[in-house]
Amino acid sequence: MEDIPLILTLSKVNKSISQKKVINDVSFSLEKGKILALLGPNGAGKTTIIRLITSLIEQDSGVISVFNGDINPSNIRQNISVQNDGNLYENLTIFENLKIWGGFYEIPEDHLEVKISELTSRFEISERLNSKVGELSKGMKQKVLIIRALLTNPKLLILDEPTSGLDPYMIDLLTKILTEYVKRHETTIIMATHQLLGLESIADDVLILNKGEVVVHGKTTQLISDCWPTVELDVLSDKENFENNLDYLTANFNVIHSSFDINITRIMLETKDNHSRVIADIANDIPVNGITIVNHTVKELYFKTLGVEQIYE
Ligand SMILES: Nc1ncnc2c1ncn2[C@@H]1O[C@H](COP(=O)(O)OP(=O)(O)OP(=O)(O)O)[C@@H](O)[C@H]1O
Repeated sequence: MEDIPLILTLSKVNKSISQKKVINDVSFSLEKGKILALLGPNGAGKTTIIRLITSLIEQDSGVISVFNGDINPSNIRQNISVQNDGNLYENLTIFENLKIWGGFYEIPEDHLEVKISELTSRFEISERLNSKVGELSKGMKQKVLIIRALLTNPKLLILDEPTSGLDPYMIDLLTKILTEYVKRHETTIIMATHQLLGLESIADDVLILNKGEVVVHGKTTQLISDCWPTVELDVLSDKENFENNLDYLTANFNVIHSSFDINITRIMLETKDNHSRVIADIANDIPVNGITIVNHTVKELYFKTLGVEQIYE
C-alpha cells in the first residue's frame, strides 16, 4: 500500500506559559487528506497546540514539522488557514470582508468573486452577502469565518470550535461540506471541538489531550474497536418472554444490562464471537422482535478515556 505523506509531525513538544507547563511531551503526526478531531476538557491545551502549529508561539523544546519541513513563516499563510485568524470587520458587509481577505492573499479578483459566490451559496448565506457583519447572528458570523478560512484553498485547515453558534442543521451541513472539501481539494483538517456528537462520521483520527498530555491518539475506528473489542447487541423482545429469554441469554452470553420499556425488553450483551452468527443463533433460539448492534461513539470514547462519568448518553 502506498504511504500517505505526512502533513504535520510533532515530536516531544513542550511548552510552558507563565511558568506553568501547558504542553507536556506531545508527539503525533497527521496524514494528508485526513480530518483530525482535537479533543480535551477546557484548559487541556488544544488552542495552545494550534498556536504552536501556526507559529504564533514557539515551543520550549521538541520539533514541529509542517509539510515535511520546519515551519517556514514565509509560506505559512499561503498554506495554512485558521478559522479564528483575526476578527471580521463589523462595519463592512460579508462580501466586503471576504473581498479584503482574498486581497491579502492576492487571489485574482474574478476567481475570488466566483469562490465567494460558491462558498456563500454552499453555506446557505448568499442572501446576506450585502449585510453588515455587525448585524449578523453569532452562527452567521461563524459561517463567514469558516468561508474566509476556505477561500484560499488551504493545504491545512485549522478550525477551533467550528460548530460554536451553529444550529443542528448547520452542524450537519458543515460536516458534509468539510468531508466533501477534503476529498475535492486533498485538504487536511485539524478540528478542535467540544461538539462530540457524530464525530465518528467526520473524523478519521482522534487525539484527546488532558492537562497538556496526549491521552489517546489514533484512527477513530481503531480506537473505538480497541476500547470495545467485543460486540454489543440490543435484543428486543416482549415482556412475557423476558424472563425466559434472559435465562437463555445469561446462560450463553455475558449480559451487561437488561431493562424494560413498556412492552419491550432491551438486553445488552457482550460477545467476542462473530456478531452475524450470534444474531442468527439468538433469533433462532428465542422469540425476539429485533436485534441491533450497538455502535460506540467518539463521545463514549472521550468519557471512557478521561474516566469521567457520562451524564447523558
Ligand atoms: N496567555 C496565557 N497565559 C497564561 N496561561 C495560559 C495562556 N494561554 C493559555 N494558558 C493556559 O494554558 C492551558 C491550556 O490552555 P488552552 O487555551 O490551550 O486550552 P484549551 O484546551 O484550548 O481549552 P478550551 O477548551 O477551554 O478552549 C490552560 O491552563 C491555560 O490557562
